Amino acid sequence: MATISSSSSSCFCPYAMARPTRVRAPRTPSSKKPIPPNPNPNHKQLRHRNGAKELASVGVEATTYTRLPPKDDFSLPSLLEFSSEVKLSESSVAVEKEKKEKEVADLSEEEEEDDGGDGKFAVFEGSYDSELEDEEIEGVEYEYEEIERESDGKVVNLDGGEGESEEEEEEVKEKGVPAVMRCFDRAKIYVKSGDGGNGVVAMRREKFVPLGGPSGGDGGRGGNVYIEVDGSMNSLLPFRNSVHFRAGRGDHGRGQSQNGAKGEDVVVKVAPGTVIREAGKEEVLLELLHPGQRGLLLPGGRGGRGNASFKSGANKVPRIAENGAEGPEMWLDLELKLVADVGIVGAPNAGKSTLLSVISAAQPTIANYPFTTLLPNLGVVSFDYDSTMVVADLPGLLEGAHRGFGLGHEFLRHTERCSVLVHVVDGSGQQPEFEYDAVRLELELFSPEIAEKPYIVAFNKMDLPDAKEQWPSFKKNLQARGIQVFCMSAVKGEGTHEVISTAYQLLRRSKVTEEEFRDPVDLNLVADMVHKQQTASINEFEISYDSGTNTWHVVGSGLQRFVQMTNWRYMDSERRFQHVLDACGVNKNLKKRGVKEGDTVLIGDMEMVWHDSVSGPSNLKKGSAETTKWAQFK
Ligand SMILES: Nc1nc2c(ncn2[C@@H]2O[C@H](COP(=O)(O)OP(=O)(O)OP(=O)(O)O)[C@@H](O)[C@H]2O)c(=O)[nH]1
Ligand SMILES: [Mg+2]
Repeated sequence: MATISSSSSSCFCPYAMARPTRVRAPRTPSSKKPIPPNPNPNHKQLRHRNGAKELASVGVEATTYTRLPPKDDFSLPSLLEFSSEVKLSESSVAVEKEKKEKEVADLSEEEEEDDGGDGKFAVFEGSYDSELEDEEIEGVEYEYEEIERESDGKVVNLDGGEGESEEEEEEVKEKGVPAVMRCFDRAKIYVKSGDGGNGVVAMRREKFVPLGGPSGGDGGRGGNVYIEVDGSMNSLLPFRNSVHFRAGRGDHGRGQSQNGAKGEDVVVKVAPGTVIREAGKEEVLLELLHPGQRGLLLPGGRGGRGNASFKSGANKVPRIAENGAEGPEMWLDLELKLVADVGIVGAPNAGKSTLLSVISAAQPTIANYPFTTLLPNLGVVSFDYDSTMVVADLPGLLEGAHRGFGLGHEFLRHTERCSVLVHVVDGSGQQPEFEYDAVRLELELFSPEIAEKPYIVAFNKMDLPDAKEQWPSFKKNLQARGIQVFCMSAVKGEGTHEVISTAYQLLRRSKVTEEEFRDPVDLNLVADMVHKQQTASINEFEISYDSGTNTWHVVGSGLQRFVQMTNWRYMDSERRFQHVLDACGVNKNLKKRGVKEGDTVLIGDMEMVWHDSVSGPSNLKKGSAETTKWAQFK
């Protein structure tokens, strides 16, 4: 019989286990760059909180501070100004456009002149006003970021190199977002279910019980990892501090046929609306919507069997026990898309938070400067006992939000779950129609699905003379396009009820259609996948040959699990191992493929050397693989 044995002869076991060694990567010096002075002459920071407070006190002069040019003026120069606070001036749009072109021309001239630098164009995307705790803000690091400019529809990197992809650009931009905002609705966690406990070899020794036989108990099963929807959570911020979730390992078996205890389970609690993917992959594994939902994410590893379990008629005193199976592990990407019925969208400073504060008990921060709201706010609107709806006030949307400018991109995904949108427009702004079109375009560009959602438009700040003046033309224009439009003064609470009850009616209509198409969700999907892998047959494997190193790779999850569970400390493990390799056809297949004396064979972590011996391994003193009967490997 052909056998495989390890090259090492010093240890009892003839198989040398090649364990992957962990090499700690040398620490590289911190990659954080010191913040250089901003070379961009156009750079403007968002106004500081204190400054904003001053503005807020001028309550009556409410206006939209963010420039929103007409729809067809979506060229780069305007994107470069995404963070600037520009009050819409009296000058016409044409004059504005001319100015922008001039600025860009100046910029390119400066770049050409600036031969000392590396020609990169940097935009400072840092400072922001926040209602978050001070310690959070102190921890925020701002970075300079390189951006690309588009010329003639082609992406050009200003350092003269190849144009980077849009994905990379977005990735770079995300670095500038403070951690607390990044972590609000996204998290990456590590989950690992418990390893199974090891089985043991033990013999029953008792007075008056001669030849008591094997009594080694089985190891306990490893703890499971569950995922549960916690209705009291509305963000993924808790995962900033706890990233690793490991279930307990099962206890080892003991003598006197005592089995080990099961490992402790772990429950990962997430907010309603969390979507789970395997890290770095697109495919959605789970979507958890309703509080109380609970699913098994990763099942614990099976406990190894003790020698009592291997006892059979042919082998009454087996000296063998298994290791516990390793619990599966995974990195998961969590993404939260708030479960709100109605989403309030609009340009910054339009009065979205004011509307939410009037229609619900929510108390969002309201102030007269753009980006007061940095994280979405939720409020519950109740009409009577059984008619309520959840309304989300989202951060303001800027032109270019779908590409990551401003904050819009960060939170636009929260509108995906909303059934109805209320689009608030600042009626006192210079160009409410342009503002409306620009925000609408952002929604359409971000996702056509969002654009198709039913929506109404609320023309706000009707208590101001400018808004009153512009309302008739705005209404006429939108109604001509078939859009349902209302006017209101959120501050005074006038017209808000009409807006919100219309949204509720739209919601009821859309809910009926949604429920018809709802698929049943399998919350144990991941566990089922893992279980399928764990119970893969040992006969399913693939063999590949690397001629450079004379190495044969035998790959199959059943075989790999078998190797991992084999406990080489026990005498009979080796014989059983040879028996299983023979029985499942690995040896036969290797011979068929032309394995030669001295070739290396790799199965999982195990590295072995092939010997063409006919009589079996030389260190097997008694019995042989053919004569010993083994319990079937499951
Ligand atoms: N006069 C008047 N001012 C209003 C009205 N609604 C809101 N405002 C003011 O407009 C400013 C902005 O209001 P917010 O509710 O913070 O606006 P927002 O859309 O949530 O702004 P961001 O969170 O920055 O996107 C505040 O000073 C409000 O007092 C209104 O109906 N009339
Ligand atoms: Mg707000």
